[in-house]
Amino acid sequence: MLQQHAFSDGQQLALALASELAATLRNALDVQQEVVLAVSGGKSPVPVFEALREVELDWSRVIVTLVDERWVSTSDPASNEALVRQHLLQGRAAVARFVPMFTGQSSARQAEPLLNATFAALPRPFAAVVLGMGDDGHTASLFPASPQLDAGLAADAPACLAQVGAAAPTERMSLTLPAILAARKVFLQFAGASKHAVFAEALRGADRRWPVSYVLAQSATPVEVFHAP
Ligand SMILES: O=C1O[C@H](COP(=O)(O)O)[C@@H](O)[C@H](O)[C@H]1O
Repeated sequence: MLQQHAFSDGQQLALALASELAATLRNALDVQQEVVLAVSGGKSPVPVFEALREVELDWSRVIVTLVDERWVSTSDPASNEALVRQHLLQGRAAVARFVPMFTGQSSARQAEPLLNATFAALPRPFAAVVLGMGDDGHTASLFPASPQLDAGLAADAPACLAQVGAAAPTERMSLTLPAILAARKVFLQFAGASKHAVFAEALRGADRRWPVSYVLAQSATPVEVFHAP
């Protein structure tokens, strides 16, 4: 089931998505002792994080993790972990437990076994996975040109696989398609004309040129799309 929510600006989108995420987390907390929220990095999620971190819910039972990570230390401005620590794990959300993707190992590929063991121990299903989308149709770090894309889309893929990004830092770790779709609900957020054009293409059906299309072209997991011009 795919639902679209259109907003006239990014701030309205952020408030609505934060409110929907809060409701989704509260519903999951009613039936699970601990719940997982997996979020994206990049720039788009910042206003959502800043709204979400102030909502009232039992954050002590929320585990926050990442949908993908650039393989850089947290002191690097490109680090998705640093972004989440700075903008989401603050205020009421400061008591949430954070599970990072960056392990400090010298390559993402080398970190796969450790990270997959860590992710196997997380409570399932994840309450919510919040995706972004690039102008090239990538989502999480599932990039069209990544040599590991097919492995990341495979139904039997482990939760986390190293991938290759389109721009520096190219070395990435990503949740795979089956791990994304194992969530109770998937949210996709984007804004801007070029992303709207990619989204329109991706809605036509699963296509390797737009990895996000694999999230849209399935009906097993509910997907809610939040977009602004
Ligand atoms: O590199 C990444 O890019 C995408 C899109 O970022 P945005 O700032 O254009 O929304 C993001 O979803 C992903 O987590 C990130 O690693």
